[in-house]
Amino acid sequence: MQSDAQTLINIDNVSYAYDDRPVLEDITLDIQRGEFLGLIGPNAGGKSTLLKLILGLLQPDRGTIRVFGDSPASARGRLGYVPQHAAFGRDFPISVEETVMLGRLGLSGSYGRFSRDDHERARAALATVEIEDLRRRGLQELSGGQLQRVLIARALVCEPEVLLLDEPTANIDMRAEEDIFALLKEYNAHMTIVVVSHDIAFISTYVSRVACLNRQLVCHQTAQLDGKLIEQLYGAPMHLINHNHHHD
Ligand SMILES: Nc1ncnc2c1ncn2[C@@H]1O[C@H](COP(=O)(O)OP(=O)(O)OP(=O)(O)O)[C@@H](O)[C@H]1O
Repeated sequence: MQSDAQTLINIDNVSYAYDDRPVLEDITLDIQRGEFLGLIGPNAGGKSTLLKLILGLLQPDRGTIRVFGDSPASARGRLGYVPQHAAFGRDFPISVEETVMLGRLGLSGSYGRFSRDDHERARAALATVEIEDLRRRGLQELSGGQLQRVLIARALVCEPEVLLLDEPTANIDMRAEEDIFALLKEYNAHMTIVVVSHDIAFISTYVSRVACLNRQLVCHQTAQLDGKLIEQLYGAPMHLINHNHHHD
């Protein structure tokens, strides 16, 4: 259970099944402060499930997860989460700015009532993702890319130390995708980032490391992510080698 000071997220031999269908098996992975980790793998490989375990939304069947050396639930206030936008219902009358403000819930002293400071932070986050001009719009009126930026701004106003993003640029055009990743790269200077993606070629120019997940885990540096590995990961049933960086 002992981990070095820079390890923010420690996943130790974690297995998880929905009912009796195993989704993750013996996952061991340490995420260090300052990393920009890409989590890749085929559909149904367990990527979203792993994020939910890190967030404490699900509990491992076996193994342990420590976040900042503590249980995921008690560390949740230090984590930002951008869910898959397709999974985010928006059929209710709420504005862009109000949505971003939800990220401040429970952070400011006066619970249930936002302070001027909360408003300023929401504006600043919207400016950061370059959609301040949309702040009075209803969520229903946004494009997929605009909604994605709203969800990122909402995560940013929590001022998280770690930002977890689940396919933040799915269904977003290339230019917007590049903008969002350029922005994430800037944030990575003071924020640890874990991003789920299908587009290995694209994210490999941004991330510092990739973890490949297909029920089990292979972890490689970007430089080692060659065609053979990708074919192995997506092509055949995998008998994976678990390459951990730390052997204590
Ligand atoms: N709430 C749930 N109940 C039952 N099974 C689930 C649930 N959520 C996910 N699953 C199943 O668990 C498996 C892993 O799903 P998960 O969403 O973690 O994969 P993923 O790698 O994020 O996939 P994708 O790339 O398609 O988003 C899939 O087979 C999925 O059908």
